Formats: sequence, C-alpha cells, structure tokens
Amino acid sequence: MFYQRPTLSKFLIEHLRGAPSEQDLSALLVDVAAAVKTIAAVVAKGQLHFRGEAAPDRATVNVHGEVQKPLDVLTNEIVLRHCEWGGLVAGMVSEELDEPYPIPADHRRGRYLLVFDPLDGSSNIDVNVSVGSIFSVLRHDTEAPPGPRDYLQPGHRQIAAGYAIYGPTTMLVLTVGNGTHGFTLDREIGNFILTHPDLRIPSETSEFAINTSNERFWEPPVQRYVGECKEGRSGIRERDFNMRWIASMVAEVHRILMRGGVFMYPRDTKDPKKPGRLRLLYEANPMALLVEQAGGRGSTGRGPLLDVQPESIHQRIPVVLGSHEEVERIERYHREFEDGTDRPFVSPLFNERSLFRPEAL
Ligand SMILES: O=P(O)(O)OC[C@H]1O[C@](O)(COP(=O)(O)O)[C@@H](O)[C@@H]1O
Repeated sequence: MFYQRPTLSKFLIEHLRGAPSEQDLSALLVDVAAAVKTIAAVVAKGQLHFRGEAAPDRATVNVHGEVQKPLDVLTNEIVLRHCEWGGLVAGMVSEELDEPYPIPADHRRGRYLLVFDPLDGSSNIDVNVSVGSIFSVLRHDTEAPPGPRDYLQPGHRQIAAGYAIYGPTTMLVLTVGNGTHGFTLDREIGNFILTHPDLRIPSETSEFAINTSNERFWEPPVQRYVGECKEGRSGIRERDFNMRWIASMVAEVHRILMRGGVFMYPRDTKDPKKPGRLRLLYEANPMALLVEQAGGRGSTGRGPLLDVQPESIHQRIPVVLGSHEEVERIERYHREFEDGTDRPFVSPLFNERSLFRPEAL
C-alpha cells in the first residue's frame, strides 16, 4: 500500500537518527523540499504564471552573461525565501547570483552552506521539456559569517546533495551519504514518497549522452570514445550504442540513474580558458555524489570530480558521469592520450588522427 512507503521526512529521521549532529540537516532538506514543491507548481503553470507577459520583455542577464528568464529569477527567490529563515544555513550560493547570499541580519545563522542551481536547463522551458533544480549542502562550522572562500570545498565534503526533476512527475533524488534515493511528489497529499530506494547504476552501458554538435572541439580521448561507440558492433566495442541528448543535465542524469549510461560535457578546445560548460559547485559536484552513491563514477575525464579543489564559486569544469566501467574507460583514454599510447581514432569528420593535441593549443 502506498501509505506504507516512507515520506521524505520519515526517511530523513530514520537515516539521520545515528547522526545527532546532523539533526538540523533533516530540517534543511525539508525546507529545500518545500521550495521544490513550490517550484514544481510554478513550472507546471508555464506561461499562465506570467498572465500573458512576454518572457523576452522581462529577460535579464545573469553573472555568466546568460539570459535569465523570469522563471530563473523567480525560482531563485523561492529557494532563498524557503531556506533563509530557519536558522539552518549560514549562507547560500546560487547560479543566479554574482556573490554569495548573506543571511539577513534579523535571521539566525546556521551551520550549513547551501549551493544551488534553481532551474537547470531553463532554455528547455519554452519547449516544455523536463527541467530541474540541483543543490548541495556543505558544512560551515564557525560562528563567523561565510565568505566566498568558505564555499570552496571539494565535492567529497558535501554532506547532502540532490536534484528535483520537473517532468511528467516531480521527483526529488537525494543522498545524505548512504545511497541515492528517489522520492515522487504525491500531489494529492502534498508529500514526497520514497519510490526508488537505493538506486544502482549498471556498471556497463550501451547508451551515451553528449552534444555532438561540438564534436570538432572535443579533445582526442573523447573523440575516440564516442567514435568507438558509433562504430557499433563492427568496431572494437563489438556492440551497438544508442545516443540521447535532452540538453537538460537533470533529465540526463536522471535517465542514467534509472537505466545506466554516460553523460559527458567535456572540455572544449575552442576556448582553452573555458574548461567545460557546467559549474563545479552546484552542478557537477552534487551530480557526481549522487552518481557515486549509486555505484557509478563522476570524473573530469582525467580524475575524480569530487577531489577537485574549487578555485571560485562559479568555476566551470569538464564533466563525465555515469556507469563505472565506461567512465573508467574514458579516464584511461585520457591517460593513454597524454602518454602517447592511445589507439589512433580516425575521425570521419577530419579524416586524420586529430587536430587537437594540447601542444597545439
Ligand atoms: O545547449 P548545450 O550546449 O547542449 O548545453 C546543455 C547543458 O546546459 C545546461 O542546460 C545548463 O545550462 P543552464 O545553466 O543555462 O541551465 C545543462 O543542463 C545541459 O546539460
């Protein structure tokens, strides 16, 4: 019976019972879940929410120079308002804000830092494709208000991470360090119900996700991996692969958690100063923790994502996530490329081994 399945609150109480120092974490995650329910309602209304006001008239530009849609701004406000009041967080970093958000002086400060992307994949909103919110929780164990440097903690120091996906159903997928668990929003009773306990990613896969329009800018190890997948059963992988690209990282990672696969947003050699598109603190790290807690692997292509020491709050990073053996293979291809022992892959695009070796940059 559905009522025998735990709600999110019951799950958190049970899973954090042995960690008295983290009792506030349950309360914070319940606040995050309340923000997610509000965002789910707003996203589901779409343009109805704006009573016919044309989105482009109200679009602004965020810290990254990207167009902020009204929903980006609104969902950012929703997370801030739900999480600032409870005395649980010491500060917040959002994709939509240039600087960390300080807790207002009339609110108590807590011991956690919340970093989040309130509406990932928001360019998909106009075409009614799944979008999501991503968040990560770090510790802040001092009384002093946090400065930007306090947020620069490697991903393995996250004490909780998760995402919400606003699709045909709204789901919250969460880890507090003991597995990755999926909850489905039951709109009739207003609760998240544990529907996908202990998700496990198959270690091998025959599905990959990458934006192939950037193929000419990928580094050779990525060209080699994808090239070999595309060769199918007549190539060295001896099996056919399938490709998916939704352009919504949350939806992509959700698919991988459900049935395996690899997601890549690799380094782009057209601009060596821009190491990838996705943000380390509030996109790559939480997703890497969720994937690793489900038995997968999160990598930059060259090593574990969760070991990267962040240098700035909005830092970008190359991302390779998913089935363990496939991610390890991609890391091996990077090593072999760097020590010159890689198998030449002749790209049908260029009909030569590669245009991009680091020394050419
Ligand atoms: O448009 P591209 O290059 O395919 O990029 C898609 C990627 O950008 C993202 O949408 C992130 O971009 P936003 O931060 O603008 O939402 C990811 O969710 C997705 O994987």
